[in-house]
Amino acid sequence: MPQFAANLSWLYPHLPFLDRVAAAARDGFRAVECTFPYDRPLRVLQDRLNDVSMRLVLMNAPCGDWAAGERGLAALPDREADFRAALQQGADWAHALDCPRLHVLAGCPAPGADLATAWAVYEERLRWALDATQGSGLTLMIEPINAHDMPGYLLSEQAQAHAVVARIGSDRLKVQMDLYHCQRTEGDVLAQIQKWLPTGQVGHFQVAGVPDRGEPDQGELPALDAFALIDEISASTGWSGWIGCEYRPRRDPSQGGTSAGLDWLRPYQDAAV
Ligand SMILES: O=C(O)C(=O)CO
Repeated sequence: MPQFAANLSWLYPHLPFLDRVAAAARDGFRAVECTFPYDRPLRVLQDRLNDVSMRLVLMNAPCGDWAAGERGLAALPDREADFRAALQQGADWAHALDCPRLHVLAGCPAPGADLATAWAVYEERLRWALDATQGSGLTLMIEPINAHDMPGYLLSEQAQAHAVVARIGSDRLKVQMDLYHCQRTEGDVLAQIQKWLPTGQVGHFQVAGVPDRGEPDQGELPALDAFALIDEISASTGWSGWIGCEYRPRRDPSQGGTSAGLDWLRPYQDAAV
């Protein structure tokens, strides 16, 4: 049965970030993920997770200056020291929070930048990051992101990410397959799952409806079929990762907010009990 994690950076937007852990627990989630927790007190986040026995299954390493448009540093040639510091901070937080997966964002090369250089730098930095986290048990994740939401982001196609993972050849480097980004960029998401999940290179899924990035049960993404396919392939391959709910709830608090939009999740939760 697919296992779902609530993305605390997207769900429960009307609540303060730290209060979203308990809200996810009340909705029956046993795992969460988040993007950038770094401006909250680490100890408080640890306590909030522990209070409700919640697992943190994925987080992002710092990605540079978000407000200035940065979306990761790994492929930016002139940001080596900043990349290393960001990776180290992410790894330290992941360790403290017992989080097994750290997403390392590639970044958006400057307009006109030499993309061959960006790809080479990206792979070199990922190799460095794997060495730097050797022995930590941490799996590093790379995620193709669609160009509508993140124009100029280096990595947009599943095949590109899988080629990087195959070339580097570490079982601690995996693809974060966001079905929303995949459907928006490449379409035919069921065929994409069928193609890539059996490779053993997918470490995590995320989901949202297409194209509005709302609850996954509405829109053009065949989410329920995708979950069934992930379940079927997991049964034959032993894959046992998580599907992160990284979407923008359509209902505001007066309409029940995030919780009221979780009807699609109930059958999976009931089956897991
Ligand atoms: O935008 C996304 O989909 C991400 O997961 C970035 O962290």
